Amino acid sequence: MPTFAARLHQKIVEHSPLCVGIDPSAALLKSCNLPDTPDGAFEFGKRVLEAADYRISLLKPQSAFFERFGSAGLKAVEELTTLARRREVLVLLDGKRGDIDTTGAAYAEGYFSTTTTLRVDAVTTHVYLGLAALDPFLDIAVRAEGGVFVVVRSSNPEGRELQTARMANGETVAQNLCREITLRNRKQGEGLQYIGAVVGATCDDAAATVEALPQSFILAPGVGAQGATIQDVLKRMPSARGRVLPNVSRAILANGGEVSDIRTTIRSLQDQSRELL
Ligand SMILES: O=c1ccn([C@@H]2O[C@H](COP(=O)(O)O)[C@@H](O)[C@H]2O)c(=O)[nH]1
Repeated sequence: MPTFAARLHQKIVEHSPLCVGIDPSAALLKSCNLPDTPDGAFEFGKRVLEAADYRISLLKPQSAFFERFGSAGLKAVEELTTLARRREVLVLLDGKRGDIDTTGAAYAEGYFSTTTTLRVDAVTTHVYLGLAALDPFLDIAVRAEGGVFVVVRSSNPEGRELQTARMANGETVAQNLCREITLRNRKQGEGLQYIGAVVGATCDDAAATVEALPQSFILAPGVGAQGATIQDVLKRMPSARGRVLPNVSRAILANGGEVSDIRTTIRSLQDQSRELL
């Protein structure tokens, strides 16, 4: 199998860099006339995939909106993931995992082992327990040709204070993460590698952050419901052309929740996001 970076690069060129988020909250399902059940959550994801004719570079189901139903919700996200991957759509599960080394490895097996029922292409992680604690997770992901997106600068305003706090060596936490991520990516070779980063489209300090991550894909949430635009991504992350993926979740319903409405919205967002190539 080609590496995650190679697969994602090819999809971006083919379909645009737009990452489509699947966040089936009760409110969102209601606005699509779907039941607030695991089946409703699956049907919503399927509707979005069909509206896009499966022509998207990355699908990002938010695990929390499936997990809220318990085991039936997990089954629903598994079925959605299987459907998407069968149709060659790459899946990034937004689970923001992160724990001590042994537990991190167990999480990674759940997404990247050959026997798991929830095999995905990439997962989001956080590093509050330290990036080094994430290494076993990273090793399992790279061996399986999977990707990992580490939260570096989140799109929510509450994240700023913690992520820009100074460490003993004078670096901010975010700068330290960029350096450590780049060290690990460089070990894999030249060019884009498997450790990506989450940098919010809302962050006014995004330019320097993405410059310090030259070998990472950048997932940029915050477009739409959180107030940023795809033009903001272009303005705030000029050095990330060709490797930044704006994410839109709630706002894919901006024109309504029927298949034809979602199709119109996704096509328009994909057109706009091609400016980022
Ligand atoms: O910094 C972050 C990291 C992740 N997210 C997730 O992305 C989507 C955004 O949803 P919108 O409806 O497009 O606002 C959601 O699943 C978040 O958990 C983020 O927003 N910011």
